[in-house]
Amino acid sequence: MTSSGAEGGAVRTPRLPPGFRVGDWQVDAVIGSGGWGTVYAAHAVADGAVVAVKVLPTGALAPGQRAALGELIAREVRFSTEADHPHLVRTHAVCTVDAPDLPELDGAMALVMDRAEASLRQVLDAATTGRPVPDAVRILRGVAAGVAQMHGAGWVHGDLKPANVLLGGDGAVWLADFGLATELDGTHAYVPPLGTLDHVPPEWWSQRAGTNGTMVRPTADIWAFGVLAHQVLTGGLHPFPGATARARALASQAYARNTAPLRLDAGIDERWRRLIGDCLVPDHAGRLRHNAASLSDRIERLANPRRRRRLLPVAVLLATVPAAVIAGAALLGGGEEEHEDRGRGAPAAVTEAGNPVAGGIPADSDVPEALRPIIVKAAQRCTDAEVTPVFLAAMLKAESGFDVDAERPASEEYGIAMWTPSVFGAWAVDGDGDGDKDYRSPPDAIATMSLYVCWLDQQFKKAGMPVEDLPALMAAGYRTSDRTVITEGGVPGQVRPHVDTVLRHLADYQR
Ligand SMILES: Nc1ncnc2c1ncn2[C@@H]1O[C@H](COP(=O)(O)OP(=O)(O)OP(=O)(O)O)[C@@H](O)[C@H]1O
Repeated sequence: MTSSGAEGGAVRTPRLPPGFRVGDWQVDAVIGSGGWGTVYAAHAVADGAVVAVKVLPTGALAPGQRAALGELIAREVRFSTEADHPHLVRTHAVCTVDAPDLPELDGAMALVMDRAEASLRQVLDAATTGRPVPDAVRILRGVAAGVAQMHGAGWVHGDLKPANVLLGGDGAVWLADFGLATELDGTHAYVPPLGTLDHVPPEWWSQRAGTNGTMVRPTADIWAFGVLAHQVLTGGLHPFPGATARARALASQAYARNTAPLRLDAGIDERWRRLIGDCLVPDHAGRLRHNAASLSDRIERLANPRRRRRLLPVAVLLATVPAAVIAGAALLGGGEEEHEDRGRGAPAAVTEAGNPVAGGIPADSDVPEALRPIIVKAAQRCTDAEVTPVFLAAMLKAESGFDVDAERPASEEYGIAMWTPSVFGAWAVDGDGDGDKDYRSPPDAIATMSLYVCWLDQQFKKAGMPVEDLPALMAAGYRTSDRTVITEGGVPGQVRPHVDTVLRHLADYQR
């Protein structure tokens, strides 16, 4: 949760005993407590899957606090269930604690989440001052990608800070604590005037809260990212001097008034200093020149300076490898065949509610019955009109002939959507909600395909490519890359036969 609870009157949280059952989960040890409640390590009773359970008691709160907590939980749950992205922590379920013998906890809300090993705050606390924390660049890539996803989906985090960045055991980097996350209404959103002093932009101090609260714009997250990046690259040093958060805030305001220069730590690499400086442009309007997607892209290039030279020949050589192979490898940052494309744009907007699905799958088509609801649900993840069930069906037929066991080991493509495992890992969506993401599972593979072609679709639209060509361009992009398609100004010759096959199937399903 946020520091808001502490500021609004900390709750002395009673504890659930180890072994206590909350819904389908059993709590173990306490991980830590925040302003509003306590986080427990826990596991699923059915299969032992590890999770974290955040228990938020409401009983001891004054009515006003209870309403505020209810609002924060509603935001957190709404965002967390709508978002589905490798860099945003997921809330799997919300339960009510049933504990008649523990009156203070009876009726508390419990959020069941992915479990992290540590927060970035803990890592910074243990870091050597003046040196980057271990895996600094990977952490910053993950944070930037998470913020880009949020902004692309029309949300502002509003409380980005090291305590709200969680690190998983397998190298996962998740943004957490969406209590302040608010949906954008036009260009800004309103959240209660809470936030965290060390990471709020200078303009925050001069804003007057209306009845809706304080205006928060995506550029506030950009500022916060600049502060956080400086901390990560220096083992915790804040970019503005001062022994207390208030002193540092005053220093940031002096800088914004142009009465003090920005003095970033001299030990930070020049390119990173420029990036942090861009995040810390003193006014909202100036900061607008940079957005989370473009920063994320710059970070990808900083992390992989040799990518640009290596990729294109590889992309051409691997014309039969889905674009996702290349693009996703770039996101993961580990492969030789890394690519500059991924991370440039905000990932596709994803919503469970989604737009009405355009175009039904004809009852007499060859799309297997069992796959139809899965395909329809996957298409709903994309808010862009071009990603329809019939388009996904045509793609799947061309990729694998609907064969869930399809494989081309030579090019490392497997399953119904022909995902390359390492790439799938970067984009993966848990399509069936079973707690894991498996490229051989049709719901996971198809949901992930939908997310990826949705992102391609958005890149082609941004590049001003003809709307009527978008299905062909998405099919081409899936097999090459968005950059290749944009550079060629259309479908590259080497994937023309494949694209024609997709279009033929699409026409069949649309007849
Ligand atoms: N999903 C999670 N997995 C593992 N640890 C977590 C998880 N969520 C929170 N924690 C840890 O639990 C502790 C309490 O977290 P919580 O979000 O309740 O409060 P906070 O963010 O530390 O404080 P506040 O809400 O006052 O800002 C923190 O140490 C946090 O790192």
